[in-house]
Amino acid sequence: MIEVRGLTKSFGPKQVLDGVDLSLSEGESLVVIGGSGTGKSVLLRCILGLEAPDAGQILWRGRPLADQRAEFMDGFGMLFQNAALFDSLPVWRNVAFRLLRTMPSARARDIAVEKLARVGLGPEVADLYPAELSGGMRKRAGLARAIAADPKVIFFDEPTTGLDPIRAAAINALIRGIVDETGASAITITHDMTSVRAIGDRLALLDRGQVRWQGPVSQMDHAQDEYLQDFIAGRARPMGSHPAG
Ligand SMILES: Nc1ncnc2c1ncn2[C@@H]1O[C@H](COP(=O)(O)OP(=O)(O)OP(=O)(O)O)[C@@H](O)[C@H]1O
Repeated sequence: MIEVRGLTKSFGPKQVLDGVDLSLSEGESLVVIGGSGTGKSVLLRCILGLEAPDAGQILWRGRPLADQRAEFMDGFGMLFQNAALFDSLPVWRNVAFRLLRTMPSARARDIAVEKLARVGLGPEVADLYPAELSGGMRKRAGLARAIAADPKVIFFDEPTTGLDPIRAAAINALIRGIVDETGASAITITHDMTSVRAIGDRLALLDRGQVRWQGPVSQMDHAQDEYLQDFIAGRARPMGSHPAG
């Protein structure tokens, strides 16, 4: 449903994306990993239209995404890194942020409370402010906001960053459950290999501006790619001897 072909993007002399080819099928959960600064966020920003690519194509349902931007955004949800909640709004208004533009606030609040329940937060959380929530609760609230408008495509940007392993596992399980039950297509950016296994159907490894390896998560352990295996094992090599740049 989303196809990225030959995407390139430079900032000044720095070539960040150098011909990225990726596809996301309907109902699929794709996880993108890669070293820090390899362009994962730039890739997402290009898909979202926040960054203009230098070359390449981004297609949605076979046609340029840029020509269908409004329709795409209507069916899109995102969990931002650090949840990115508005501190001045109570949790339910954060969750219902988009809904409030199109429906009465009582109805939007009901949906917010329902989505909060889906992510394991009780109705008492609805009137709290983000500053009153723990890190794990903030992620859950961010997740409730991402799914508030029943999106068909969801992006998860570093969903477990800053969480302890138990809370991270809970968020991973929630994400997988939501993707399965809604049939949404998902792209997750992460450094967390536990998330890759818990969330992903397919994995893409970015390296030096290109997709270095992609395949089913179930096959990654047997892949013949040293850098991917280092990533999976969390293994460093002496400076200069790494197969990646
Ligand atoms: N607006 C910008 N102007 C200039 N350089 C940029 C801009 N946005 C990103 N970059 C550069 O592009 C490179 C890739 O950044 P990006 O944030 O996509 O990396 P990442 O893979 O998401 O990294 P991390 O895993 O650390 O979040 C970095 O070197 C960054 O400095």
